[in-house]
Amino acid sequence: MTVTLLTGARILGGEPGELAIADGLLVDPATIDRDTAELVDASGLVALPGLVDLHTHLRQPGGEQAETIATGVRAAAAGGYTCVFAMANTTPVADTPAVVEQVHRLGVEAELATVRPIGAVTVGLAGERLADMGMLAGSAARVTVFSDDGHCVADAELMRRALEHAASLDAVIAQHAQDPALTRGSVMHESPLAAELGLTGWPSAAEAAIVARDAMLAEAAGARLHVCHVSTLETVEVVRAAKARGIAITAEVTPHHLLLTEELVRSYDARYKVNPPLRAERDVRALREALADGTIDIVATDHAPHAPEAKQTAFADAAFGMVGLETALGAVQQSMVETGLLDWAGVARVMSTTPAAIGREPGYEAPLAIGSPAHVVLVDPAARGTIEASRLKGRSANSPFLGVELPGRVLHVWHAGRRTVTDAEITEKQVQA
Ligand SMILES: NC(=O)N[C@@H](CC(=O)O)C(=O)O
Repeated sequence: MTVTLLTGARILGGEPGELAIADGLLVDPATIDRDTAELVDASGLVALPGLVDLHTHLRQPGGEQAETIATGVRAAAAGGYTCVFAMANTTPVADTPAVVEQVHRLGVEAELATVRPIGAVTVGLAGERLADMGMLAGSAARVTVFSDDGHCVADAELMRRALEHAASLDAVIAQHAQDPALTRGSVMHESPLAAELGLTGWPSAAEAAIVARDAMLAEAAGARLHVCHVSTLETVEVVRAAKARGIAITAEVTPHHLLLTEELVRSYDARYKVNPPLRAERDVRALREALADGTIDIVATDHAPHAPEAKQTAFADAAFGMVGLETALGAVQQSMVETGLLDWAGVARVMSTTPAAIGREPGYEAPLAIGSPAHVVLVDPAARGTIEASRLKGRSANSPFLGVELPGRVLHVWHAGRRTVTDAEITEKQVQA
C-alpha cells in the first residue's frame, strides 16, 4: 500500500501543515512510517478538497463528437474535480434506469473522478409528463438530482408534482429557469447592446420570474429547489427573499458569469454564446456579492462542450454553451479570491462541500479532515497561465478563455487516494503500478 505524505501545503489556504494519504483515506500524519512514505513537497501550494461540479454536460450517450465520459473526466480531473454530476440532456435522454446506469458504469470505468448521473424531470425533456423519478432514484445509479437542464420545466403544475415527488425521495430539482415565452429566438442579454448588434435579447425577468414561481411551489411542496446558473441581479434578489422566508432554495453561479460580460458578444464570436447569456457589469457585481454573502451557494461549471461545427457559424445559429471544467478554479480565484470576496476556505465551501451536500454525495462533509476519503487538490495560487486549446484535456475547446491569462494552476489531484493529476498532467493508468 502506498502511503503519501504532503508537506508544507497551506491547508484550505491557512497555515502550512501536513496531509497523509493511505488506503484511500486521509490519515493522521503522526501515524505513518515516514521512511517508506512517498513524499510530496507542497510548499507554497494551497490544499483544497476535491472539487464537486453539480452541473456538467458529458454528452455521452449520443454526443460523443463533443465529449465522452472518458474525456470529460480528464477535463474534470485536470480542473481539480473529483466528482461531477452529469446532466440528463443526452441522446437518448437520461430518463430511464438504462441510461443513468450506463452513465454511471462508464464513469466507474473512466476512474479519474466520480460521475453521478442526473435524471431528467420529464420524459425526453419534453416538459409534458414526469419521468419515473422513483425508478431513477432506486436504480444502481442512485439518482439524487433531477433536471431538464437545457429546457425549463415551464408548466407550473408539472413542476409542482416534480417537487413533491423529489421531496419524497430526498432528491432535489435543479431548474433551468427560463420562461420560454419570454425568450423565443433570444441569443444574448436584452440590452442596448443587443439592439445595436441586431441580436434578439433575453430579458432578466425570464429567469427571475420562474425562480419566484418555483420558490413558492417548493415552499408549498416542502421540497428542495436548486436554481441552475443564476445570471442576473433580479434573480439574486428573488433568491435572497426566498431564503429569508425559509424556503429550501439553493443556487449556483457559473465561473463565466462571475467574470465575463455581454461586451464580448460585440465580436460575434459564438464562443461567447451561452445559456443563460453573459449579462451586464451590474449583474456580474451582484453575482459576486451574492456568492460571497451566501445568497448563491455554489459555483457550478455548466461545462457544455460542442464540436467545432456547432460554433463555427453565425452567432444567431450557433449552439449555446462553453466548456468550463478546466478553467473554473482560475476564474473563481480571479473573480472571488483576488478581489477579497472569498478566502480559500470559502472556495472549498462553494466548490466542494456545499455542492456535495446538495447532491447528497457523501465523503465531502469535512474538507481535508482525517478519516475522510482522500479527495485532495494542490493548487499553485501564484502561477499564471494563458489558456490554450491544445492543452485542454476535454474533447472540445469552446472556451471563452482561450488566449486569456488566468491565475492559479492545479498541480496535483487525488481521487479517493488515487493520484489522478501529477504536475498538471493526467496520471495515466499504465503509469500507476
Ligand atoms: N448552457 C448552455 O449554454 N448549453 C447547455 C444547455 C443549455 O442550453 O442550457 C448545453 O447542453 O449545451
